[in-house]
Amino acid sequence: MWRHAARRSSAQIRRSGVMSSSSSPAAPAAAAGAAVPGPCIVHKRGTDILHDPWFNKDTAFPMTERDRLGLRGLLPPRVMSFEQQYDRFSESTPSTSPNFRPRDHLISAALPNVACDALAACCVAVNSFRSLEHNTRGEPDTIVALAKWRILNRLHDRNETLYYRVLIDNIKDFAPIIYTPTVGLVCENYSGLFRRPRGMYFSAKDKGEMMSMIYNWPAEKVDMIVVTDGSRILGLGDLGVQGIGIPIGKLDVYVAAAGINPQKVLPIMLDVGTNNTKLLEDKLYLGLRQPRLEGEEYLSVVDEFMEAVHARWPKAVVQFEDFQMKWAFETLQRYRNRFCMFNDDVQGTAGVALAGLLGAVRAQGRPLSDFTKQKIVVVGAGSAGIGVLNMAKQAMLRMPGINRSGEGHNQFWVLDKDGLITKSRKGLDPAVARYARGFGPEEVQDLHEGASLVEVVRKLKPHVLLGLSGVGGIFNEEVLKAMKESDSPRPAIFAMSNPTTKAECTPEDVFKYVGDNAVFASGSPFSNVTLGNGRQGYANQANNMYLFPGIGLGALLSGARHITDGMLQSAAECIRHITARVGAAVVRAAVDEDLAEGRCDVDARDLKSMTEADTVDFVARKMWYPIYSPLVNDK
Ligand SMILES: NC(=O)c1ccc[n+]([C@@H]2O[C@H](COP(=O)([O-])OP(=O)(O)OC[C@H]3O[C@@H](n4cnc5c(N)ncnc54)[C@H](O)[C@@H]3O)[C@@H](O)[C@H]2O)c1
Ligand SMILES: O=C(O)C[C@H](O)C(=O)O
Ligand SMILES: [Mg+2]
Repeated sequence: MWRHAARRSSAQIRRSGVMSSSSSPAAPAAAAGAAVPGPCIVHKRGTDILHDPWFNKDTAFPMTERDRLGLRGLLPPRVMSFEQQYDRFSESTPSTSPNFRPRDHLISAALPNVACDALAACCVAVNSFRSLEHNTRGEPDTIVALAKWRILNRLHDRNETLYYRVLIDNIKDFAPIIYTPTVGLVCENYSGLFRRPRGMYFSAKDKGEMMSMIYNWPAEKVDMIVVTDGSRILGLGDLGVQGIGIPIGKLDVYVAAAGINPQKVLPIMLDVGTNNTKLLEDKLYLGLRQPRLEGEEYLSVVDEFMEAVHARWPKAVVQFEDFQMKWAFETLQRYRNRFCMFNDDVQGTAGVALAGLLGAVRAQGRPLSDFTKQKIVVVGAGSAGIGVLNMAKQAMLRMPGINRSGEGHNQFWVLDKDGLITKSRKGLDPAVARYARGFGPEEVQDLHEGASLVEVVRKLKPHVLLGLSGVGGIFNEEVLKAMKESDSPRPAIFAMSNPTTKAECTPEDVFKYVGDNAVFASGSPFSNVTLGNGRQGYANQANNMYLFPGIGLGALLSGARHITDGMLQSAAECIRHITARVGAAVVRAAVDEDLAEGRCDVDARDLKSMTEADTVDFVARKMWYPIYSPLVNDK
């Protein structure tokens, strides 16, 4: 499902492989719009090329390029093929003895969250994944995962083409490394792991400078930006500047799954301080050592940043990621009609969860219209939980037989850290208050303000239990046994919190306590469970990574002025695990809403005249695929 539906023609690839000479070694080079006349496509020479991860082909530079780009003598003489390099990365035999455990004191000091002994395994000198797996046998999973991340990260820093090919071809194995859950561990340890910069950092100290700073980015064109302020990184809380790992991981998924050209993506950290005292006291911490800005001071930093981005790249799509709830909603309201932006935690998550909720209706063998009769318990009333509720409510209101005003139709029971939310709760955020339960005649379940989760599940017998609480293990044995009594023949349990340690339950516990007929999905990946009767209990993954690449791709290729609920809804409803199709659906929605202005060689009229199949084809053709492009012209 991750492989691209189509690959680009060699002519297209050649065109997009044209580089400007302005990129820095640590950052992908800029892409120029058209072929540069003259003997060489790339303007760099010698070691500047070898140190640029976008141009670098390592040992695969052909002799003509070595001659004409001043590379002769700077590389070993043998010219290897891309395939040989690929095999060398993934397959070569162990070069170290299994007992080889070089201690790297520098790194062990830098990783407060990882036990020292186990740390040595991260530092095993390996030249491939196979040898790493061999050398780290028996080590804890987190240590092996971190070691794999380090190998992949080194390749990312050196040779992006090879990195993305390896990633695309092995996405099932590597997504948990570059993305959730390992990226959480990486963020927790980022200041220690930091070697080379990636992306951009705008801090509270940069006020008044951002408009000029944005021009420090070497690429002429940026299409996709993922930005965080580090205030709510997965379920790990405030990680300050170390949260940059999340935008990097999300954009890797954009390149791998949506075929966005890696030269045109930009991960960004907005460092407005941190309230994490442990980090403030950490001598290695790389961010501003000050408490988070609040109120107008905070907003003025984000405003200036958004203006700067828009001034340089007016067509770029900006994805907000892992902002704490109050800022997630505030910034979404503030910018959604001015810029082409969306909040992935609020809006991307909602689409994936809605797909899961509708899937749970289908699993019961009922028609989709029965969605309106499902009793749904949502645990967690934060940015993700409320985003899911809003989209699920909209979907219910579109179902036949439902009063469009939504009056009197509330199939949701929502809990936060203080238990069941009812109308008697004081000081509720208005976004949450919409879902507070009343005590009118429709409330037959005899529940009360602050009722505990197990009490709610026992009395209500819900069809669905959905967790977005960030509290690991909260769906405990008692809660799951109560779900066994659900009114649904296929009780659905969605443990959507990340990373793995924060999942509300495991699939093992679900199939053990709820039964083999349960439907399970989680935010972080788990393995399927053998049920003992020759059957498998499926551990499905419900993560916004199945949706955000398509949302971004569709918004980008349609040239939409902004991203509407209608576009997000159509993305959610056609989730078929094929990003090209999701992207095409967003393009069509943008056209239908008269918001598509087109881009590059495709204008609004062209988009309008495309059939659905044409649109899928168009999106697929625009997807980047990693192969080495020639760096010099044939003649
Ligand atoms: N699977 C996905 O695609 C996906 C997407 C977005 C967020 N998430 C995960 O969802 C979690 C929450 O994200 P968020 O942005 O909504 O966070 P948030 O901080 O905005 O909200 C957390 C909510 O959980 C509630 N909560 C805390 N302790 C609780 C308890 N003991 N019982 C019941 N509720 C409790 C809080 O009161 C709050 O309402 C995180 O772990 C995040 O990684 C997953
Ligand atoms: O990052 C993820 O894996 C999903 C989601 O955006 C989250 O914040 O947990
Ligand atoms: Mg997120």
